[in-house]
Amino acid sequence: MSTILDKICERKRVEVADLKRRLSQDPSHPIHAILSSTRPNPRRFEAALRAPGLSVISEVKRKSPSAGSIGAIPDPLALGKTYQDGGASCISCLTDYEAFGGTLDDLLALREEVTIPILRKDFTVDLVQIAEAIWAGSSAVLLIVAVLKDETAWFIQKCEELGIDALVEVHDEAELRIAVEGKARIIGVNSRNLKTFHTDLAVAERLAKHLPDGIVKVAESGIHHPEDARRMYRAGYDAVLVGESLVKAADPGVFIQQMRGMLPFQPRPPAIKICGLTDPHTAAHAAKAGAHFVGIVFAKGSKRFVGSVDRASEVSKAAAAEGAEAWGVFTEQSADEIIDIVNTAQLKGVQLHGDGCRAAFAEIDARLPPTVRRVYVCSVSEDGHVSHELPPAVKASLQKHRDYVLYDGVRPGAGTPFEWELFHPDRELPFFLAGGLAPENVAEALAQVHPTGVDVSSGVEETPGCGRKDPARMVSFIEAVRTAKASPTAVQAPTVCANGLT
Ligand SMILES: O=C(O)c1ccccc1N[C@@H]1O[C@H](COP(=O)(O)O)[C@@H](O)[C@H]1O
Repeated sequence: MSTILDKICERKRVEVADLKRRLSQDPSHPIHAILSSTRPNPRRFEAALRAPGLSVISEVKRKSPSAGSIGAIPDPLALGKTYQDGGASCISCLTDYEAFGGTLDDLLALREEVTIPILRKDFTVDLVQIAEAIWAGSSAVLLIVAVLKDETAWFIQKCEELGIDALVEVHDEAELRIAVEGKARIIGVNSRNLKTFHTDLAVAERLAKHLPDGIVKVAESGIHHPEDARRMYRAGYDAVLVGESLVKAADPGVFIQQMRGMLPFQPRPPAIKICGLTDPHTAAHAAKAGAHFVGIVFAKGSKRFVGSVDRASEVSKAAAAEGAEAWGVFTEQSADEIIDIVNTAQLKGVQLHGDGCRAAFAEIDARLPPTVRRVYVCSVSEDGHVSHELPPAVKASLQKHRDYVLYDGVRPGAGTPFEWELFHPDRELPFFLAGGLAPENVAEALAQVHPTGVDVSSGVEETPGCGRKDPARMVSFIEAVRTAKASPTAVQAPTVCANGLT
């Protein structure tokens, strides 16, 4: 039975025959000269992907067989410029009309003003398409091993001779071998199976281990959230190729920078914070188990007081090494002290408890680096009544893609829950629920409150309030959150899809 890929390739061969017929009637067309000469490859596409950090190939795509309609894109150049200004390394331009709604005119329009390298994304089945891509101004073409099979090496060689980069796409180990043996310099692992359209980032993770050093590694498909892009970076990829999510993003620039790790983003809900970590080993354990955030307490009277800024730096470093962010939990420190601690200990967030810190919010906010999360604590009495509400000026300053409100009991760190049923949080901002959470009750809390994140301290200690975290309870808590039933009314964490948020 023929697959969608087979059908697309059959159609491509018809389109190619038509192109060749048109070219035969136009002997002075520059494509003839391109085909009959060789030129050095400037390797602009490859160089852009080799830049330090994660590169982003941003795609201009109107529709796809798997996603259906994605976006009208009336002005592909405007979108291309938005990508470029937002920090994209390269642009991928679909030129297949039937299945993806793209045309060569899109590429020609992009070439007018976009200066970053452009990939012509199409189903290459013939050399003439590569020559056409060069003529249209692209720096790279896509070669899909599932399409070209044993001819892949020949096409790679031809790209070398014609002077254009080739992104050689694979989906499994056998295709990867063909690409490597064919001397591909840039390999894209497509996490989407082009025959079934099933997408799984685990494919890219698995194949990353077999990608030889020196080859540029690109992860393609299935990047819906900055978290996915960071996952690919951790797996060893130099670049991600992102289409649908970027076309749909209200602010593609924010999304690109979040994927590149230049702007903070919020994890998929429910986010997990474990608070009161005082040693690097336990912080690393919490992060490895899946905590997104760890809290370092700077309240001198607390059993979880970290003791010194040096110690806080060690905890923060250990958490970061395992992919978690460390926040400072402050009660009465001045803005000067907080800024100093944040910079020294490389903290990624400040959690402002206590009247002194909350009153200084405006000054702290003005002086903190823009990448540091502001977490404003609202207190809730045992009957679920919000006793310290979010001041309107604070609400106006908090940024949805970066900051949180945190609802906690009136005695922070006491391990006492409040009445969740009677509690009415402000749902316009992403918020954490804290206060007496534990592995045993967190699923219930999630079901009743639907927070963006949960925060625990006493509930994962050897005995509540002792100040020493129990590694097994931390793991149980994270498991309980992950396996809690998703509720249709749950507050969605702002993702990056509408002004960087939804
Ligand atoms: O944990 C503390 O000692 C502490 C001290 C000062 C401010 C905040 C503190 N902890 C916060 O308490 C909640 C959760 O605590 P629990 O699970 O109810 O024990 C959390 O927000 C911590 O940040």
